[in-house]
Amino acid sequence: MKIAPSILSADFANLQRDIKIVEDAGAEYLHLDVMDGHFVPNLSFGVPLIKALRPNSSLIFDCHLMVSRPEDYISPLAEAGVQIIGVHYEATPHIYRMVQLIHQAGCKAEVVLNPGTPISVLQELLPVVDAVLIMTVNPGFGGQKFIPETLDKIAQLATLKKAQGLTFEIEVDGGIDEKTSVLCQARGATVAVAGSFVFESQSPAAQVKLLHKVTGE
Ligand SMILES: O=C(CO)[C@@H](O)[C@H](O)COP(=O)(O)O
Repeated sequence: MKIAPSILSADFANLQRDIKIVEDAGAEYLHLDVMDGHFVPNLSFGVPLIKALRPNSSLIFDCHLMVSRPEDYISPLAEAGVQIIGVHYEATPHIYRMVQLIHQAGCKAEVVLNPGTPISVLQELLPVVDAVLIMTVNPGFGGQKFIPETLDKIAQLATLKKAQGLTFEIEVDGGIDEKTSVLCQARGATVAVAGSFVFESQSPAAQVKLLHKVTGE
């Protein structure tokens, strides 16, 4: 699997150092959780911080928007150098338009589903998205326990992807460790986001390498 460390659990006083550690360890993406304190009951960071981090890393910047007005963030994030923008299905009545706006801004479009939202809502979107992010915890906080019922959703999505001959990434996010990553990969997930498992450890580099090892890359 591709590994996407989430800086939500990194040391905010030493972000540049922590990012370099996971980059040198072979991570493919850097996962950036933007929260507005409205769509989710937590605040994290916004575009200025992402813009400041961009020149110091070659990682693919993968931004997960947990905000109520995603349309306000798309152009600024693209201008800040983000390559993948994820918008929650639950955050907007205009998810198809969000995908179009993300593509118009020159980025890859990812649709994100909360644990309680069924895969069926993606039917019309699958041919146009570059990635689907299945939340394996409720969005808003790091360090939560993986919800095992989400495994069936990953398998359902992978079945649709195969049946339709599509190539979008299936990303999983929340409670990912050396065991849950393998369970998700077995159902068809291709990208693993990991926050506390990576950064709240003695060696974030070793944790990235372990996730790669157990998921066969
Ligand atoms: O989107 C989120 C939380 O809403 C995540 O990206 C977290 O940052 C994952 O944290 P862990 O569950 O891996 O600690």
